[in-house]
Amino acid sequence: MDMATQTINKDAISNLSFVLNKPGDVTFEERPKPTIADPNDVLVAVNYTGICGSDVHYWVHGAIGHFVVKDPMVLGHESAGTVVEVGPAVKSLKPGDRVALEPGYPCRRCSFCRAGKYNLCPDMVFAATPPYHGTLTGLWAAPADFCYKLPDNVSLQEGALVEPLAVAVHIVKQARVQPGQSVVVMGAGPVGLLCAAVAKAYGATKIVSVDIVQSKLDFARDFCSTHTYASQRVSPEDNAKAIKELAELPGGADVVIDASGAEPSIQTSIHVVRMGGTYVQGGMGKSDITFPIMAMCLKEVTARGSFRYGAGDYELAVELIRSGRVDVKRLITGTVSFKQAEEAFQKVKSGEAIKILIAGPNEKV
Ligand SMILES: NC(=O)c1ccc[n+]([C@@H]2O[C@H](COP(=O)([O-])OP(=O)(O)OC[C@H]3O[C@@H](n4cnc5c(N)ncnc54)[C@H](O)[C@@H]3O)[C@@H](O)[C@H]2O)c1
Ligand SMILES: OC[C@H](O)C(O)[C@@H](O)CO
Repeated sequence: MDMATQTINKDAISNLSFVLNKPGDVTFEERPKPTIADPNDVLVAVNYTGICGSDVHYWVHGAIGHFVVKDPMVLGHESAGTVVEVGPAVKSLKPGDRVALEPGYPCRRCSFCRAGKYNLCPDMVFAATPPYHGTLTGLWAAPADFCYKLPDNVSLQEGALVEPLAVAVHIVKQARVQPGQSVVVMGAGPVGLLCAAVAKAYGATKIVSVDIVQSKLDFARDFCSTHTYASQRVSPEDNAKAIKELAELPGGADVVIDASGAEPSIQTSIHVVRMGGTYVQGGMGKSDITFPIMAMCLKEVTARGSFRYGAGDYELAVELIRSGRVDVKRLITGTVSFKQAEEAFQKVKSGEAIKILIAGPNEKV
């Protein structure tokens, strides 16, 4: 039974947390319970958390780029939970409400925040990005306006998928996808699959998923893509030529999204996009790569980056789930108990699962 259907006694809630001490070394720790520090904050009992590639990366390597885990850090940032307490200024939520948690809190004062691009805030406090703790814990304190009430027909499990869906929403917004356009998505992991689904919701009529793993492409075809292509060990130009032939896009695709972070896939992207088309980098792989800059110049490609999510992205992600336009349930391979968190990380690392959810420490599976 979801906790939402029970009366929640905050004092009875465990704050057991899944802590990364150093690469490969994780422990369960009963940590001090957070409290409401600001009148606009709420306290949420975490019900479900998905595992992101970045969590696995920290677990294996202890760092992503310049973010280095120096002190023990609680992992996880893709969560949904149930409100147990609200601060005196909170009007939008009440105890018992089920919410998707947006896990990054900007300063609200810098020029980026004031321009509505709060994902670029240099003082962002983002869950499970060192030095900040994540949401694989019992209780989470957050500003109420970063907690999104789930509609009645959206489960808490689906709520945990709002985060990666918001990443995809932001990428597709950056790509300015229009009805009737063709979109090639490089990578058919959770982010690539969700980009394909959001592009479809935006009206794209030809959606090509590209990956190196056939089973992922089979899933993508069944999920929403109109075409799939298994990338070959040939030059990026030859892979691009084959994609264009397969999808009957002789001039190239209107939009190409990289959701793999892989160098060959990024190179192929520039060769597969049409003259004057748009390319968006969503994948995060190597910091520096060889990039076909001349092709980009000659084609007048519009290239954009995409980082996390900003104004309106979470709301749209929730709405895409509520309206049935993106069926995130299909991405959930399974749910494990909190104590099985490390096994779940292992399964994601080995590629056995698309999305595994870890139940909160107070949740029965
Ligand atoms: N921009 C952001 O804010 C943001 C947020 C979350 C995740 N990400 C990044 O997005 C990417 C996708 O995330 P995910 O969770 O789906 O990861 P994932 O690892 O599950 O998916 C990546 C996919 O790319 C495929 N791939 C690898 N090499 C390829 C190649 N040469 N051609 C085509 N496909 C190839 C892999 O087989 C895999 O299916 C990751 O790089 C992740 O770090 C970015
Ligand atoms: O979905 C959000 C991403 O996983 C994070 O930005 C992470 O990749 C870096 O902190």
